[in-house]
Amino acid sequence: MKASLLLFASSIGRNSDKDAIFNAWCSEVGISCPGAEVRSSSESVAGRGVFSTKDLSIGEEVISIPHYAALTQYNCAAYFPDLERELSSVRDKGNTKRSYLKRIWHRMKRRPTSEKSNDDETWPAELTAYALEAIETEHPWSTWISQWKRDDPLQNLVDISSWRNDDAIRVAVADFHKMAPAVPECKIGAALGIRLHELEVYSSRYTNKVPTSESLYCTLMSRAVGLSDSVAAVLPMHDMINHSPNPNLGLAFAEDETFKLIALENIPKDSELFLSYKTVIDDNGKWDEDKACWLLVHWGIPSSQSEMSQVTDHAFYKNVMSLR
Ligand SMILES: C[S@@+](CC[C@H](N)C(=O)[O-])C[C@H]1O[C@@H](n2cnc3c(N)ncnc32)[C@H](O)[C@@H]1O
Repeated sequence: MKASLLLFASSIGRNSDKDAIFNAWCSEVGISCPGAEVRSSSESVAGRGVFSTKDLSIGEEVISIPHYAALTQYNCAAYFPDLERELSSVRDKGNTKRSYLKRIWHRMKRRPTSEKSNDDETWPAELTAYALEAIETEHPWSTWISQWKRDDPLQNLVDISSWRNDDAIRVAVADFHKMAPAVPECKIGAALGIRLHELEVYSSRYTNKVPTSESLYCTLMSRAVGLSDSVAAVLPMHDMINHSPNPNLGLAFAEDETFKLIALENIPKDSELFLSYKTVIDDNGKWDEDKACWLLVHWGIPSSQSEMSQVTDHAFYKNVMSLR
């Protein structure tokens, strides 16, 4: 008993060291957060999150992240030009194959072939390759990326390398269902199937051509934010903020090329700060099973109908707005 208490105490010590390193790193790279910090704490909904370090007022800018610190394909291409060349050759090969299929598809749909669609998304694989390269080359981002973590049935499935094993997949579906019993197992199975198919495509297209890791790919997906239809980013510090159906922060992109997290309400000191990753409410204000299923499988976050009673107008707040 004494030994396990000591072990627990020392792991808290180690985590707070890690938090201190990360908070100091943010300030070194120009991320400004005078009223917020990362904390590993049992008070956080996920064991680690971002907390206010002073009383914050509605409309206050809580965190400001310069554009150059964001992990985007655009920034990475400038920081890692050799890898960008390798990635673009994989991209070109993929496009040739797909453009043939795409031409048929567009002809069937009577759409112009130039119309963009989401199946062109390369960002998860490319950002994963850049994140691995950053660690390998000890780029300043490595301090941040080495702290990424995710703990849920999908990540466990991938990490124990059994994501192609039917029995392990069934266990993951059952584990997800235990987390959110209101979401039917068949829907969880379908959503997980889509994720695993993406992983299969990623693995076959990129392995042995550029740095790959199925584990990091999954973790990265749960930390990224969509900036437009086909552009996504992982933003340091923003990616440490947990989800709530009642967010107290909103993300904005300002004219000075910084991402800003703005307080949506007055927030007392030492409160956990939250964003809404995804609303689980449909257009009629009802809890939506399909959306809840995606929140569960994509981020490992459960939700239920009872959440509806807590939801404020903030839940409908657009994740990215432009500040004028
Ligand atoms: C963008 S990260 C947030 C930071 C993360 N807690 C960390 O320590 O790195 C997203 C992951 O955090 C966890 N998470 C976020 N919000 C959560 C919530 N409300 N309940 C449970 N887990 C949550 C999930 O594992 C999710 O995939």
